Amino acid sequence: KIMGNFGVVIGNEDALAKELEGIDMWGGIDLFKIADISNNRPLTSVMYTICKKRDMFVKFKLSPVKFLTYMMTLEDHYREVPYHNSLHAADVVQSVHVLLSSAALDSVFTDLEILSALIASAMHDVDHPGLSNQYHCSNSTELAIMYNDASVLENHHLAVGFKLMQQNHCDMFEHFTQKQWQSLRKMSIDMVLATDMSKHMQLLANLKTMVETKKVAASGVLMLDNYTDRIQVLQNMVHCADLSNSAKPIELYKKWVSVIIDEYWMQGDVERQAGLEISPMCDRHNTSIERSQVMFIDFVVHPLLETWADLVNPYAQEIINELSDNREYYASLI
Ligand SMILES: COc1ccc(/C=N/OC[C@H](O)CN2C[C@@H](C)O[C@@H](C)C2)cc1OC1CCCC1
Ligand SMILES: [Mg+2]
Ligand SMILES: [Zn+2]
Repeated sequence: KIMGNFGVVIGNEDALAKELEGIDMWGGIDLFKIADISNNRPLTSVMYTICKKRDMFVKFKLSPVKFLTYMMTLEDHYREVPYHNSLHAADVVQSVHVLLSSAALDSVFTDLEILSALIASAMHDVDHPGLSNQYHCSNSTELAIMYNDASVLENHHLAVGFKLMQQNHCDMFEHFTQKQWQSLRKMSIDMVLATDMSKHMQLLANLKTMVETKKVAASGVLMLDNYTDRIQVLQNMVHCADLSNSAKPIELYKKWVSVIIDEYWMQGDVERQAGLEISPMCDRHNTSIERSQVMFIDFVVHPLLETWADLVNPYAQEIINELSDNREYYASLI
């Protein structure tokens, strides 16, 4: 019964079908609408639809029921925070799905690498408390003590994401060989740990080196002949997807801006209440939303997506154009 067409039973499958038609296109779906029509199961319905399309159930003998039980359990463990909830996870899954289908990456990655990237994206922010790594480390919270101030949130997302797989009826990788399981686990861990923003500069430097030294086959596809290169492209892909809001159609981007600001301001309220120093961009009484978006695009998002576009050139030009238009929109409001 829970199979439905998109993994969730909602009664208005055709409305969901309509909304999911653009799932293969950059900015092709509106996650906010999908949350409404999927009975607040955007992550489960997007992940199920993409894995179905990529024939993952047949390729890896995944039980659809166990897959859906795991995905719904994972989705239930995303918190009701303004931004880092299951809507954002679904957005990153769909963005990775589109980046993976770039012509420059055609048949570059194995099915296991693709499944790992999708699973990593699905779990990459699970149980996010809406408070940053800096907050946890500055206040030696329980999580910071647990993970010794090292990628505190990202280690937690992975621990929760994999722990849930051991729950009853969630062992969807039951038919995996030990080798497949170890490989998926290592690649997912490497990808989620790379979403820690403090790793951004190192990741970007590696990507730039890869662009300068990239080997392209006669067919135009990238040649990646060792684990280090392969995982670096996958890590940067998930990182790009994680920071891709400002490169999406302006109406979607504006919605993401309003919810991330809500989350930052909530953190600022917590810090103000506790008499702590308020984190950058988290003071609701002293933040220029437009200015911080323009700065974030100029200093973080554009350098990253431009380098990604160089890597898969010319297959990401549309993303860069969207980003530039959106940057001008906010710059004009300052
Ligand atoms: C749509 O806008 C955005 C979409 C994604 C993101 C993602 N950021 O990832 C970073 C994490 O949040 C970690 N922290 C960063 C730190 C400086 O501060 C903490 C409160 C959080 C930020 C966006 O806008 C932001 C930056 C400029 C205005 C608010
Ligand atoms: Mg994160
Ligand atoms: Zn994220």
